[in-house]
Amino acid sequence: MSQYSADAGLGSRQRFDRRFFADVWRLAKPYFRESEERWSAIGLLVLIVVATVGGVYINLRITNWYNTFYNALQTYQADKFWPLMGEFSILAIIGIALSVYQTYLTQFLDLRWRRWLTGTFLTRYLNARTYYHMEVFKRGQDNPDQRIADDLSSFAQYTSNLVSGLLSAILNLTAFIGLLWVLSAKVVVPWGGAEHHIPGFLVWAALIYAVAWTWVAAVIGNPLIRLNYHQQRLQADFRFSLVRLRENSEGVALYGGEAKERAQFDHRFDHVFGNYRRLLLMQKRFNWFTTYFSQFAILLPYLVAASAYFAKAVPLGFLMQISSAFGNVQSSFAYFATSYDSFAQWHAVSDRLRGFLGYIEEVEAMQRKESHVERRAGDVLDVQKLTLRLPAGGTIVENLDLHVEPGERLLVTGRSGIGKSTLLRAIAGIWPFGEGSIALPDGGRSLFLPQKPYLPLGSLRDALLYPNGSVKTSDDALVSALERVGLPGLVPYLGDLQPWAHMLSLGEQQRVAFARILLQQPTYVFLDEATSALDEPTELALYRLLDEFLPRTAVVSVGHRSTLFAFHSRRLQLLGEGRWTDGAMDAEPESKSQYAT
Ligand SMILES: Nc1ncnc2c1ncn2[C@@H]1O[C@H](COP(=O)(O)OP(=O)(O)OP(=O)(O)O)[C@@H](O)[C@H]1O
Repeated sequence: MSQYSADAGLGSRQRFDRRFFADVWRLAKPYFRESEERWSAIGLLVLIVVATVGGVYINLRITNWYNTFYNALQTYQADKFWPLMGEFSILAIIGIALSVYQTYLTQFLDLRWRRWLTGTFLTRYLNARTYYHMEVFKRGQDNPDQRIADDLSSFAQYTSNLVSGLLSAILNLTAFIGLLWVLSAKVVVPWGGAEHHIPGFLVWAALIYAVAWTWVAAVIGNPLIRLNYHQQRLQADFRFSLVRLRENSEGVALYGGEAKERAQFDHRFDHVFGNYRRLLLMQKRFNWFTTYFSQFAILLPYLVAASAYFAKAVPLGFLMQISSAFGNVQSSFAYFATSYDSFAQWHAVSDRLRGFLGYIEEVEAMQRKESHVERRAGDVLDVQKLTLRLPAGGTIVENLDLHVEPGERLLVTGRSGIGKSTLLRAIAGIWPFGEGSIALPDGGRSLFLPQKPYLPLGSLRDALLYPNGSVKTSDDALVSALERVGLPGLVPYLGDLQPWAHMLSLGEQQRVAFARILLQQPTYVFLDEATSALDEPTELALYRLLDEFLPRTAVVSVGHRSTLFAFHSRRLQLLGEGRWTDGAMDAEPESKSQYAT
């Protein structure tokens, strides 16, 4: 059962409800409670709290300074002017230093928290091939890359900013509420021709005002959560379409598909623009109200205290002090309303992460539910009673028994789309739909080469050693591998960082992948049409390299070409509807399935 809602933000209510805070707490807690950085994180938090408390204390001192300063001005006490100027300067210098450090330490904490969150999310994303199964199960979560690259950073920033803002608000409130309560005693409320004393009148006024403001902000600002959520998604969709063009630039250029691509970009950008426009309009509406509320709040204390001042019951300094204390209490009460815009963005970002985590959990649950293929430890490939299915139904193989010794050469054949690659996926442990058991040497002793080789970002050296090659492999070994697969021309570029997947032809990429076999010397190698882009003599030459240098390596190939037959001594033929035959290459096929005729 998923702890997070996979469609949070879309299907769920966009409210600051208990479910939301519970999910955010689950997201935030592990860093401060369980991570190896927790003590340094808590240390930073303590420093931030100290800086915040110091800032509030300075604020309180400045409010009292107002009282003394304006009273001195009103009573023309020139001798107090310079000492008061000096006092203010010192308070301002300390206040500025505390504020700068509070901001810096908060940002530093954000950065470290983001690093930890990114590492944790990447682990879950890569673990048990969840990234791959997200695509296979096709439940369509948009842009996982953006959630990891951007949303985690925003989450750390918004959370720490909002929490530190809340802390300041609470401390401010604590510091000023008593002062405002005391000051309220000197304010009378004219009502029905008489003057009334209401205990803590200004505190109540600030509270009622802030509640009204918060209510209006929540009602008007609520759509901001949904619009921010969509804005992040649409922005990521647009960026993804541009990245796809870059990845497939040659295909698009050869097809001359620029107009179609442009239409696609325009279409996606229209969505970005339209949503952003709605967001701007909503923000404008929101700003109308919040600006009115915040401006009127400045007048409120003067309005209530003016009659006492003009009646000369209180001095000017009192009026200034009351306005400062009222402003502090009122803005603390109204913290949620004044920061609603940031809260809305925080909600949207958190929803994207809750949704992502919920989806990861769903995929993990599906992996457990769908896959009943037992993985056994072993030194040889041994498949027992393996049945593989397609997600939409349909059986690829049924009750397959397959035992391949090191040094054997097995060719898997069958018509296109029958499930040959899927069988290799299952042996590799990435196809989740099926049951049975598979033993395969692990720890880099098995290497799978797909039809389209994957070349990682980095140098040609990195590409040759991907994924299990030793970093200590000598240049001589790399050079000799390149020469053996017929790529001596690439030797001078071994250390170059180039987009190799774009620069090399498909056949050259397949040869680079083949060189990996020579360098990494696995016990089992699986070639899924891994030489399909090569001419037949080159293909033959590469297969001969395996005989010459890796005679003890078992080779399991998938391919359609008859030239491959000569190299393999055994053949597994997939016949459809779960049927299969296994025998010597030249023997008459014999169906082993219970459905065989
Ligand atoms: N991720 C997936 N989700 C759903 N169906 C899939 C997925 N991957 C493969 N299939 C389906 O599984 C079936 C077998 O695909 P597979 O790639 O194993 O065939 P193949 O025999 O290797 O084909 P070819 O010889 O053309 O490469 C196909 O019908 C394909 O559409």
